[in-house]
Amino acid sequence: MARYDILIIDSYDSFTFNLVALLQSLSFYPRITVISSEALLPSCLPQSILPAFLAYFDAIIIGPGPGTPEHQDADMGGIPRVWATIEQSHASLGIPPPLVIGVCLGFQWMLLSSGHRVLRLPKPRHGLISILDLTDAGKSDMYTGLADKDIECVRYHSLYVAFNPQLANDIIPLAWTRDRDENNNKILMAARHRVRPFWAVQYHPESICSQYGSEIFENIFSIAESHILGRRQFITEKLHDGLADSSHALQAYLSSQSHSHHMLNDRRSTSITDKMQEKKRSLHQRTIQLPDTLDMLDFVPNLCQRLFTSVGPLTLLDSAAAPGKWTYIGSASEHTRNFTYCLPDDFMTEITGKNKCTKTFKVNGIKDVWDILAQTMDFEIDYIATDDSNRKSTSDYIKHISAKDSPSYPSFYGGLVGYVSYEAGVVDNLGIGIDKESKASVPDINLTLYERTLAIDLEHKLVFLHTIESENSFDDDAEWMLKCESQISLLVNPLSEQAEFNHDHRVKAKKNFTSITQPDGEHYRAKIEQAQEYLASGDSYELCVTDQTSIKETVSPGTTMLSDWAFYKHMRRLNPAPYSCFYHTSTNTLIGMSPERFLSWDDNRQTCELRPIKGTVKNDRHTTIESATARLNTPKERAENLMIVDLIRHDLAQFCQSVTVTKLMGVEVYKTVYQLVSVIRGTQYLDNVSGIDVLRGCLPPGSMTGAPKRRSVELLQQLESHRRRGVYSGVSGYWSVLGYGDWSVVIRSAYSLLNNTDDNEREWRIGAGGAITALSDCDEEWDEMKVKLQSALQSFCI
Ligand SMILES: C=C(O[C@@H]1C=C(C(=O)O)C=C[C@H]1O)C(=O)O
Ligand SMILES: NC(=O)CC[C@H](N)C(=O)O
Repeated sequence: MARYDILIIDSYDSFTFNLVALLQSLSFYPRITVISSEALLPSCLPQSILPAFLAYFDAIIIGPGPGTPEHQDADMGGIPRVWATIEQSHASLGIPPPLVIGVCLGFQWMLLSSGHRVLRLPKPRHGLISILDLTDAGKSDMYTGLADKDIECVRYHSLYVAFNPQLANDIIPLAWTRDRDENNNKILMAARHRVRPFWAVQYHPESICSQYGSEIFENIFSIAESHILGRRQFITEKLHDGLADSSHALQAYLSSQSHSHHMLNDRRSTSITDKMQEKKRSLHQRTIQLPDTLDMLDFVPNLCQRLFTSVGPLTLLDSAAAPGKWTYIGSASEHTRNFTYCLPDDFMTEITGKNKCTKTFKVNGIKDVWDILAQTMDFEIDYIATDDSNRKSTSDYIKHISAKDSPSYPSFYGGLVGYVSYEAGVVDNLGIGIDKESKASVPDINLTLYERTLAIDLEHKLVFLHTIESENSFDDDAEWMLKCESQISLLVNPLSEQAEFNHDHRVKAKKNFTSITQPDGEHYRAKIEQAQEYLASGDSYELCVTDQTSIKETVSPGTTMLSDWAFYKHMRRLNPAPYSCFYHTSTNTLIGMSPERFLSWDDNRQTCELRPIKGTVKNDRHTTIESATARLNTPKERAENLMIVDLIRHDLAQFCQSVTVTKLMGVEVYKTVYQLVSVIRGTQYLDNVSGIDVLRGCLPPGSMTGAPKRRSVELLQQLESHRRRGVYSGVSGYWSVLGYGDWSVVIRSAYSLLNNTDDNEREWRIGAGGAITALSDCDEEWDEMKVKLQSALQSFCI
């Protein structure tokens, strides 16, 4: 087959890159361009060049999307215009139409255009699997070679085509659902035009749980091959001159900035990876073996206390429960730089060292903030000096630690640690504005550059001390290492008289919580009902609805660090989580107890991994792993998870050539809940991509939005009255030197707000929520939200 050029029209960021990945796997390696349906509107793509633009492509795929084909501008963007231009070019210039394949919304649009009606299904079907009932025509058409298969297909639709056989018979049904709806009707799942090269499917062949997607596309392209080649010849021979004028304009358009802005292919930011002013620094490492008998769960907080009093403020990323294996501590020095940014400010703030030397940077939006942060990481580690004063070049060290049989090594060696709010992702990545009136109650970006760190291997009971050498820091660093070593030896050596030294008296400060405002049941149920209306109208497939609890605390100025630390230890005991964390800055504190990894990466191997959790069952004394598995193994829970898996595959496919699902819906046990967890892995980064680009590009986390992401986030803003989620639903973690990163989703966590007014009172927030689908039950969802809320709120009853 020839090398085809395919245009994929994306409607509102809707699983499009899963279609791209599927098409790229086809035997004829098509060249693919993705454009958003909005970028096909006349304001972006002038009518004068549209025919030449369309002539450029052999095939056009009208992708899935939220909304209805009847809302032309709001939901379809420039698709009706493309359709009309194809018809006109055919009628007036005789240009044969390109191959057009409609998927879901595209299917509905094409059949609506043929006169069939589009109606609401009695019950939406989102993330649910059906088996296809192929027609005889289908068996010798796009389903050639699949006649004897029970083809499973994933459906994401609220609307359906009420196929009318009485209409002019230009549409040939190729597949129906095997099951019937409440009105005993089969639903049309695939069709083609009798004479034109138009095919369409109501289901999602690109979903991870749909079967034979590539066979079906291969079949369509093979049936349409002679048409495509004939059209190409017609365009080159007969119309070359006719289109020549507009071809120049098209070239100008293709190379223009505004165009590339609208092309989803180009939405990656690369400036962040540009090494602007490469500086060389070295990394110093020392390892300490702990005794076999040491209780690691106690060791970590005890060590933090000792370090805090001997070497100063710190940040803890704590694996307090399986499957976490590493705990990391960032230790602040005179030179440690903390960066904060609050949307929509036009400046960001840097605070350095204990003396809190403050600097501000003028920024024009959040992209500038990321660029400034990227510059702080703009140095190269040229060698690593290990215990025995051995020096290894960084590449040799990475080769060594990446070797299959090498014992485990940490991935955090220093770098940026902190959190990024939900709204930061919404504004930066989805281009959705936030209510300017609502002030940030917590910084939207809060990251600290740590150059002295500890990495604790909980399994092998090893501590790694790391310092990143900077000008003149060497002596101080050596002293810091010695202090850490001596504190560790005091802790692990119970005979030492110093071990008697007890810091607990300093950190037993009791909290004084004065009031709690929790979500209101009626209000929450009303939000679920409204969410289900959005699902029924086809505007979303899943919406992660959330609410916030506010707790007031009376504080004695100057003691918050100690009392927050004591509080963290209390929370950690009640609800140990693999992604626990403790951040304390002069403005606010985050105490995280998240079970959910968002994203980890290894730039050296060009791999990254996301682990969305979706599907929750309470872990109480009546529930066993068997009963929880049975309850999680239902179409409802699996659909919830599947939709997010497909969403994340779409997010990740914009950065990686290969995206695979290495675990689909495994059941994991946590202290208070059982969860359904999937693992999606991306390998072979696209050009200029590094882990931090993947992080930025995949925010906010799909498990906290629902699908498709962009429209769902807009709807959630309305449902949640434009109240900011803040750090809840955002991410916390690190961007490490040596090319690693690991970030969790901020859930089951509490954070204190920026304190502007009263020095004696401050407010804590805990967010909680859950994914709402068409199958959700209001009462069950309300209960599930309370279980999640309780996992953090229980600690406030001290
Ligand atoms: C929204 C929360 O959790 C999210 C929703 C889940 C669900 O709906 O099952 C599970 C994990 C998280 O992705 C929360 O904990 O507040
Ligand atoms: N996946 C889709 O394209 C959905 C189409 C339409 N919004 C529906 O819900 O039916």
